[in-house]
Amino acid sequence: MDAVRTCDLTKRFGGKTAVDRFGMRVGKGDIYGFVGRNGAGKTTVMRMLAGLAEPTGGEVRVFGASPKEAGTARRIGVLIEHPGLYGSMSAYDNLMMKALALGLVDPKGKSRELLEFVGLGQVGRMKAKRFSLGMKQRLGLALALLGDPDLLLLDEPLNGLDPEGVQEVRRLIMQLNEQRGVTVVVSSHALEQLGRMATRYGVIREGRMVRELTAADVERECSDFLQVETANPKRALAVLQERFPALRFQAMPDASLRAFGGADAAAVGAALAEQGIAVSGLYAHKRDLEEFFVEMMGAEHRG
Ligand SMILES: Nc1ncnc2c1ncn2[C@@H]1O[C@H](COP(=O)(O)OP(=O)(O)OP(=O)(O)O)[C@@H](O)[C@H]1O
Repeated sequence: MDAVRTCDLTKRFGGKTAVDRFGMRVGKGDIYGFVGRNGAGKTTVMRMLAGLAEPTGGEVRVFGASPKEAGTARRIGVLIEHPGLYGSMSAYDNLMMKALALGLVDPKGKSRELLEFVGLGQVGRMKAKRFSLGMKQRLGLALALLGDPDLLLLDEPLNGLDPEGVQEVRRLIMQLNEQRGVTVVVSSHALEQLGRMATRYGVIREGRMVRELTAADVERECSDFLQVETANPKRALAVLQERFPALRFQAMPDASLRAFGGADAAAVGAALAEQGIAVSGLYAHKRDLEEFFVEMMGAEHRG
C-alpha cells in the first residue's frame, strides 16, 4: 500500500483551477521531493494531503484511507506555511500545549525529547517570538513530530534558513526517514538540497503533475556522458566500440573520447586495461540537477 495516492485531484478557487486532475504516488519510506515554480500548486496539494483543504474533485488516499479519518489524521505530521506558533509562549510550552491536546502519555518527556532532537534543547524556555526564522522552522518540525507521525508533510522547510540551518534540517529529515521509517513529502526550491535526500520526485506545473521519477531516473537522465582520456584514443575507440556496441562514442579534438548512452565507468576502465591501454582520466559528466528540473517546471508563469 502506498503512503499517499491521489487520483484526479482538483482544486478550484472561484474560476481558477489551482490543482488540475493531479495524480501523485508516494511509496512508504520515500523522501518525496515535490518541486514546481511559485504558484504551481504545491501548497494547495499538500493542504489537501493533510486533510486541511477539501478537494473540489478527485481523491486523496493516505495509507489507503481518507486523511480526514481520525485514525489516519493521527499518522500525519504537518509543517505547512507558518508553523502556527504562539509567540508569547516558550518553545517548550508550545510543544506541551499540543502534546496535551493530542493526549500523549508523557507530554513533558516527549516535548523535551523533541526539543533536543531539533537542536532547541538549550532554548526551550525562550519565547517563540524571539526565535529566528530557522529556529521557528525547527520548532515547527518538532510540533509536526509530536504525534509520532508515519507521514510528514513539509512545505518549504528549508526556506529562510542559513546554509548551516539547511544542512541541519536536511539531516533531521534523513534521520527521521532512516531511523524511524517516516515517509516524507518535502517541497523546496533548494533543488541541490533535495537532490541529496530525495528517493523520488514529483514535478508540478500549473496544477498538473508533469512527471514523477525516482532518484535513479534522475541520476540516469542527468548523466550526460563518460569522458575517457588515454594516450591512444584511436585504439581505445576501436576497443570500446567493439566491446560496447550499445554505446555511442565521440572522439573530441583534445584527443579525449566521450561515451554516451549510460556507460559504466568501471566496465570501460576494465575493458581498456585488459587491452593494455593506459587510462589517464575517466569521469562522468553530469547535467546540472537544477537545469534538469527547471526545464520540466516550465517558464515562470506571469499573469
Ligand atoms: N485560498 C486561495 N484562494 C484563491 N486562490 C488561491 C488560494 N490558495 C492558493 N491560490 C492560488 O492557487 C495557485 C497555487 O497556489 P499554491 O500556493 O498552491 O502554489 P505553490 O506551488 O505552493 O507556490 P509557492 O511556492 O509560492 O508556495 C496560485 O495561483 C494561488 O494564487
